[in-house]
Amino acid sequence: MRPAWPGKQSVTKSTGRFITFEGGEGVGKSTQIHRLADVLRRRGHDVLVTREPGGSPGAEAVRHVLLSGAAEEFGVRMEAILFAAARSDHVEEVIRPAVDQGTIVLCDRFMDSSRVYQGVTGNLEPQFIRNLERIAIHGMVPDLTLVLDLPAESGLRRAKARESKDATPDRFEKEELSTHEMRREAFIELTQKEPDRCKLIDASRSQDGVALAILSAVEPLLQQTGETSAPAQDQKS
Ligand SMILES: Nc1ncnc2c1ncn2[C@@H]1O[C@H](COP(=O)(O)OP(=O)(O)OP(=O)(O)O)[C@@H](O)[C@H]1O
Ligand SMILES: Cc1cn([C@H]2C[C@H](O)[C@@H](COP(=O)(O)O)O2)c(=O)[nH]c1=O
Repeated sequence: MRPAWPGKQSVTKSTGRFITFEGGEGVGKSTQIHRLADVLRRRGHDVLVTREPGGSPGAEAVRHVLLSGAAEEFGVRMEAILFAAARSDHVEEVIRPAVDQGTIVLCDRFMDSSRVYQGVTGNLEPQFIRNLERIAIHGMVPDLTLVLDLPAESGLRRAKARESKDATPDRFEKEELSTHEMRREAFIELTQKEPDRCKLIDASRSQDGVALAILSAVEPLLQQTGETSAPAQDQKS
């Protein structure tokens, strides 16, 4: 875990790692998280796969409220606060304890989704988003954030093909293509602003190609603890 404000608070020493996956709808986050988890487990790591909103019993309850659209009528600020409440519970109940025990935590979406969905396309003031983020993550900044990048139209097509015929798009999926494109741009901008933490991954390639790019981005983080790199056969899962 990185310190949220270097120099302003003490750094907790831990052998665990916290890696988040971000990006628009259907870019392949969930597919790639499970592939990376398999590779890391084969190398002997303890790995926990989790997601947001959700990941703890309390946060999963809030997930339903958010994705069903039940909170939409109360406005974007209300939704942002609910995402933050769910995040706080998830961090304190699941993520921090696991990282402290030496686990590699892989999380499908985290604080950057709030910056983009509620901040940029929800038009909430940056200071409001920053304040919520500070309270929710309480210093639990990801060591690495992999931003999977794909034209919004392709991602939505993939997501649609994945779902059953009768499934209806959730609260956020149902929005305009232009909104999804704006989110894509916002994620790209975010990686440019925080290049040490965030790596942009071209998600238009085959699943194997994306998995290899992700592994290359993750390896330096593992090597920081002196761990060995993968044998060649590990790179396909
Ligand atoms: N590189 C790829 N090329 C083509 N199809 C892919 C690729 N990666 C994933 N898919 C397929 O696209 C669909 C969406 O992938 P996935 O569920 O992993 O995306 P996601 O980013 O987690 O989606 P969401 O944001 O909706 O949760 C799945 O059917 C998956 O099999
Ligand atoms: C964490 C988080 C998520 N969202 C949105 C983004 C997606 O549309 C959904 C989650 O669905 P998924 O299929 O599990 O990716 O929630 C958001 O708007 N703000 C957030 O902080």
